[in-house]
Formats: sequence, structure tokens, C-alpha cells
Amino acid sequence: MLTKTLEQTYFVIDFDSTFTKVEGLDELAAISLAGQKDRDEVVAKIKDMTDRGMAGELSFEQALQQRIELLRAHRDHLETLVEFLRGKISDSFSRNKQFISEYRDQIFIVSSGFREFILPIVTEMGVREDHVFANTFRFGEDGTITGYDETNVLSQNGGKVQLLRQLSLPGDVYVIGDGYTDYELRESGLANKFFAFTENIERQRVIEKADHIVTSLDDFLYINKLSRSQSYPKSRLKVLLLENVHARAVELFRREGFQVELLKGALDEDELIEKVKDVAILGIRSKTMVTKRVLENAPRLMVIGAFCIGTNQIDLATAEEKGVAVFNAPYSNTRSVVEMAVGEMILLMRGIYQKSVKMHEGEWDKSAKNSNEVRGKKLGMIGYGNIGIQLSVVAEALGMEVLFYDLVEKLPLSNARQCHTLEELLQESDVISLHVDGRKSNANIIGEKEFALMKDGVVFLNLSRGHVVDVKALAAALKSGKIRGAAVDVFPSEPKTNDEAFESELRGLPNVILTPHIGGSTEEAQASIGEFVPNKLLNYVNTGSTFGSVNFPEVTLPPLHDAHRLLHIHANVPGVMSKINGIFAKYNVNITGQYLKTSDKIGYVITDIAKNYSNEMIQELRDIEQTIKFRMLY
Ligand SMILES: NC(=O)C1=CN([C@@H]2O[C@H](COP(=O)(O)OP(=O)(O)OC[C@H]3O[C@@H](n4cnc5c(N)ncnc54)[C@H](O)[C@@H]3O)[C@@H](O)[C@H]2O)C=CC1
Ligand SMILES: O=C(O)C(=O)COP(=O)(O)O
Repeated sequence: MLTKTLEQTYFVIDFDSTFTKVEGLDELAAISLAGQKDRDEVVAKIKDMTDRGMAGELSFEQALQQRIELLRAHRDHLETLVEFLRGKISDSFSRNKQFISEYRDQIFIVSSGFREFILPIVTEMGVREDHVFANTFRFGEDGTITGYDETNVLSQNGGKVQLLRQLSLPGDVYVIGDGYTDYELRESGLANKFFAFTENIERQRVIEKADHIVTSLDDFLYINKLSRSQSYPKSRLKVLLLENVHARAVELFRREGFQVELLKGALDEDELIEKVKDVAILGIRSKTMVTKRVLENAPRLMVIGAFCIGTNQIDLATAEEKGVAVFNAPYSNTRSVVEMAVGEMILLMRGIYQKSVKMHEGEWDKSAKNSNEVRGKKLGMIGYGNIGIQLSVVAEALGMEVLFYDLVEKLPLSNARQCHTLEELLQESDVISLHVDGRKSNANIIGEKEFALMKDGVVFLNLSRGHVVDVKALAAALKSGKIRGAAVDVFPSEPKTNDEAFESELRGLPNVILTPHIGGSTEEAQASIGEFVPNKLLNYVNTGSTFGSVNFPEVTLPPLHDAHRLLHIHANVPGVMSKINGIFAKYNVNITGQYLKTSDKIGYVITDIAKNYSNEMIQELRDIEQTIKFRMLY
């Protein structure tokens, strides 16, 4: 087992902003002052005093006295506070209840907060009642909080130091806390190490003094090689989200304890190489190119989420060889693209866009010339995948006749008809809409020759990928009148952010609707993607399941039960499985489940084993020559 016990070590843990996410007194103020006119002002004043006290800028005694006076709290408010605090236990403490019960004889809560609200919270989590040291309130006859027990050392300046001296713990003392008074225990020489706890708040003055900065309790347990709920603390893992993915994604990753960075735009190759060095989870949309060079410079990268449908921007083969699984959202924005295509084809068939532009310039051009209904017209779709299929259903409902051309044989829905050749589709259609994927070989599939084959006065739509169409040829076909109108949402080169200018030969041409790659940019689609992709990524990170991956052998795994899970990704050459199982046999390991899936390039083997294994065995598995990536789950 990868854990050890620190038999002679005592853990002194702070309560406010460490054991719980919040400061108890601040929250008590928010409760006791509810409904009062000056509530926000007083709560802010109390919070400010708490912060200054915690950062060591204000004498503790002074801060406490003044805050109690401002509180105007009653005994009854404490019940509400305790209920509130139950929901505010720091996530990493909630996750590691087992550590608390296992080490209950060595854990002490030392807080300058108040026993009345601390005790119920920490004892429910397994802390011993006689190991909780905190202040106590004084109450008036009517139950109002009038003050605190001034004889308690914790109410005095340097109180924690005095208390620890009294406790005189017979071993090493490790202090975990977020405040300056926690550091003072180390400064006094009474504690051997101070761990600045930053899961809830980071105080610069405190961090500077710490022996270690721990971003969570998992992190603390990991550093000290103690048993924990996460094999590797998520708070040590970085998630980099680009291209302004939905806020929900940020929330989902933060809730799991990851460090999350969200950037509004895409990054170019060099910028990404710089950023991705220590990133474990990368989230992108259609713009960020994840090239071989990027992947070669991302040693910690575990998984990539494409928060969109297309994955042509990612070198999927290299990602696979590097053991990086890739997931996307194959259906979340399908409908949004379809609705936009339908709207645009109607606008273009009627010349509405052009007429509207003229109106803005003061020109009144009422005429029916070149203005047609879509009903009864032939819609030719190139690419009959998820978008194509859905578009065909909506177009038929509008009375259109649907033709499609796809590289593979497809089951046509309703009355749609598959064309045997692209030429056939080009020659017959009144409206041509592209819905192919962005694979490299699709570059310029529509160029001069293809435009020449189209009917005169055709409407042309590209909402798929920019490089699929020869833009120069499209501009020429528009100028010559071969195409009566076009809608283009995607371009061979697109700005990385909204701050960059858009350049294209299509700018300024009449009856061309240009949109900034927004086919999938609806609130509905983005919210759905923001939920879907993180769940896929988290499922992979938390269970090893690759269901839905676009580049990895697909494995769906049962939840882990009283075992540890070893995830081994290796080059798929003969003999690796026998090496792995040889190591298990050598160490007499009890295997409770094993799953293997391979592709041409890699093998992905997942083994659930009983927890009593050795570090040497783990090292041997890592050291197998063909190992690409290895990780463990508890
Ligand atoms: N404008 C935007 O914001 C959005 C653009 N897209 C683009 O739309 C594409 C299609 O999306 P889905 O329909 O969900 O993908 P899909 O993978 O379900 O369908 C693509 C279809 O195109 C076919 N295909 C590929 N190359 C072809 C070719 N040269 N000729 C004929 N057929 C070909 C494939 O066989 C497949 O049936 C995505 O890959 C993405 O590039 C997707 C969402 C939003
Ligand atoms: O889903 C896709 O493939 C798209 O093209 C949409 O891309 P976006 O998320 O808008 O960058």
C-alpha cells in the first residue's frame, strides 16, 4: 500500500476557512443581521476585521471584541449557523473523512472561532470532542450573545501558541491552517511544520511563511504519504480551458477540486506549448490547433475535451500514441447549426439579406425578381451525418426535396435520396449545403470545377469547415452571378479572438451572409456542451472509462469497490500483457477485475487489485518498456 502512518505526529487543524469554506463569525453576522437595514454594511465591516485579523494586520483580541459587539446575535442564530456550516465543510475534508477517523487520536482542532458552532461540525466528521479547542460565547438572560469567555487563552493575542504550549503534545506537530495565527505556532517552535491551506482562501502573508502550501487536504495527505481518497490530489492537477467555454464547465472542474484556468480566446502553437507544459486536462473549441508539437510538449496531459463537434483541430493519432484520450460533444450543437442553415437558405432565396443592407443605405427595392420560396426546391447536402440528417428532416417539413451525397452508404430518412456521385448532387440542387467533417482530405472539395457544375443561381451554404471550400473560386462564382447568394460561417483562417480583424475575399460581396463561426454558438448548445464534455472527461479521470472517446479504445468500467484501480496505457506490441500479469503474479497480487481493449497503436489495460500491494510492484509496472502512461485510482 502506498500509505504510511505518522505515529508520533499530531495534526493541529484550524476551523474557519480551513475545515469549513467560510468564516463562522462572518456567517453568524449575516444570519443575525438578516432583515436589518445596515446588514450589508455591518457584515462587510466584520468581514474586513476578520480578514485583517487573519492576515496578521490587526490585533486578534481587538478584532474579536469589536466583531462580537457588531454581531447582535442570539443563541437561536447559532442553530441556523450550524445547519449552514454543515453544507460548507471544505470539499477535501468531506472527501477524507476516513483520514479523520483513522487519526482521531492525533487530530486537534485549535480555533479562535467558537466552540458552539465548531463542535457539532467537527465531531460529526469524526473529531474527538476533547480534542476541540475554541472560544465560548457569553449569553445574556434573553439568550443574546453579549461577549465571550475572556479567561480562555484562545481569546487573547497569541492564544493558539499558549494553548499548544499547555497541550504539550509528545511528538511532532503539523499545523494546517489559512491564518497568520496558525503560522505563529510554527514560529514559536511548538510546531514542526506549517502547511498553509489554500483551498478556500490564499493569504499572501501566510503563504510566504509556510513550510508547504497545500491546496487541499488531499494535497496534505499526498505530501505526507498518508491514506487518502484520491491517489493523486486533483488540486495538484491543472485544467486549462480555452475559447471561452461555458461557465458550467469551470464550475464542474472546480467542484472536483482541480485548479482551473479559463481563457477567452484560442492560443497559437507557441503560446499553447508554453501553457500546456503542466496541464492535465485541456479544453478547447474549434479554433485551437493541438498539433504534434503541442502534444510533445505536454508531458502531464491526460485528456483533451473538444467543446464542440469537430476534432480535426487535434492531431488525434499523436494524442493516442502519447496516451492522451480525446472526447467531444457530438450532438450538443447539431440543432443550432441546422436552425441557422434553414434560416439562411430562406433569407438567401428571397434576397432578404441584400435588400436589408440596401434599406439601411436608404434604397427601397420592392420587387419579386429572383425571390423564391424554398418549398418544392431541391436541397443538396454534402455530408449526411448528424447535422445533415437533422437538416434533411426540417427541410422536408418546409416542403423541400432532399438529396445528399456522403462518402459512405447511409440510410436515407423519409424521402431523402442518396446521390451516387458528387457531380449528380451539384447538377441537380437549388440549394447546396456543406456538412462534411474537417478531415484533411476534405480540403477544397468544392472549387472552380464544382461551382461550374452547379445550376445557375444556386444558393450555397458552408457551415462545416473553412478549408473545405476554395474561397477564391467561391468569390469568383458569386461575382459572376453563378451563385445568387451564399452563407459562410467558417473560414480557412479565422481570428483567434474577437479582438483580431477578419480578412477574406468574401468581404464586401453582395448577398453573402458572413458570420463569425457561430453555427454552434447558442446559449442552449453551449450550456449543453459545458455539461456534457466535462462529465465525459471527469468520467475518464475518475473511473478510466473511455466511452465516447474519439481516439481511444472504448472501455466502460464498473465503479471501484474496495480495490485500487491501475490504468496502464502501453504501445500495442506482443508480450506487454504477459509482462503486466507476470508482475502481478510475482507479487502475488489479488486481482478483482481486469479489462483490456486495444487499437492498432495502443493497449489500454485496467486492473482492479486488492489494496495490500507494494510500491515496488507499482514501480515495476511503470518501468515496463512499452508503458506510455500509468495512473492509479483509489
Ligand atoms: N459552424 C459551426 O459552428 C459548426 C460546424 N460543425 C461542422 O460540421 C461538421 C459535421 O457535423 P456532424 O454532422 O455532426 O458530423 P458527422 O461526423 O456526423 O457527419 C459528417 C458526415 O460527412 C461525411 N463526409 C465526410 N467527408 C465527406 C466528403 N468529402 N464527401 C461527402 N461526405 C463526406 C461523413 O461520412 C459523415 O457522414 C463537423 O465535423 C464540424 O466540422 C459542427 C458544429 C458547429
Ligand atoms: O462544433 C463544431 O465543430 C464547431 O465548429 C463549433 O465550433 P465552436 O465551438 O463554435 O468553436
